[in-house]
Amino acid sequence: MSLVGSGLVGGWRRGQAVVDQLDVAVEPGRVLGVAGPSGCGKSTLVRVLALLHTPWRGSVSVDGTEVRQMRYRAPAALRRRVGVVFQQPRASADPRLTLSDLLTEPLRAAGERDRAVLDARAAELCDRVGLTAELRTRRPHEVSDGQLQRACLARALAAEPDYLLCDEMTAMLDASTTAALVSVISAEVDRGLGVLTVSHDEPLLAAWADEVVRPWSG
Ligand SMILES: Nc1ncnc2c1ncn2[C@@H]1O[C@H](COP(=O)(O)OP(=O)(O)OP(=O)(O)O)[C@@H](O)[C@H]1O
Repeated sequence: MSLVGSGLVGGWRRGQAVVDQLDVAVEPGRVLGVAGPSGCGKSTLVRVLALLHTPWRGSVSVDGTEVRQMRYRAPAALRRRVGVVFQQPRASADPRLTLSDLLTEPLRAAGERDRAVLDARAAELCDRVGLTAELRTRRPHEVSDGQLQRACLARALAAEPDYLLCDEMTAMLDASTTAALVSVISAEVDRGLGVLTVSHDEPLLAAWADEVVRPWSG
């Protein structure tokens, strides 16, 4: 059981691979740290593992099932098993949605329409990530970056994924919000969530990750 990328090669411009023959395995109940210099391809690797970007070569498999088509063609059941939190919450949050609607987006995408069910789930997710009730009806421009990132984490956890990919999730947050988000995720890891976290923050990786890999060094 794991989210595995094997022999991954990919990038954005023909002939310029930024992910070049990488093997990576995200295992249940463990935190894998990925470090590397700016621009080397860490976010690209995350996008491939999140089934959002098609690699040129190699494969991604989720618990032994190889994902043959990526992006909107990837099977929804597999996509739901991999959550992602991006660096910039404002770039990944629809400004028209309330936080409650934002974090239940994956449930609505999966067909849930019952308002009472969605509201109850939003309340439960907000509690889990430390968002107070009055924030649920606010829109992204009415909350802080830290509060919005908490909502984005809640959205990533909404479909109860087996794997969570964090792409510089805490880069723009203060130390206390970083600690709070890491603590929320650590509780999920204790319940079996497998995490891959990309970060420039070496002390954070040293403290949080079970193992740190540096695929772009040497
Ligand atoms: N959507 C895109 N279109 C074209 N090129 C891209 C795109 N995203 C990334 N790139 C290019 O791919 C290379 C790797 O970028 P990527 O964002 O994966 O690196 P990174 O290691 O995450 O960087 P950073 O640490 O600065 O966030 C860079 O040269 C970047 O300019």
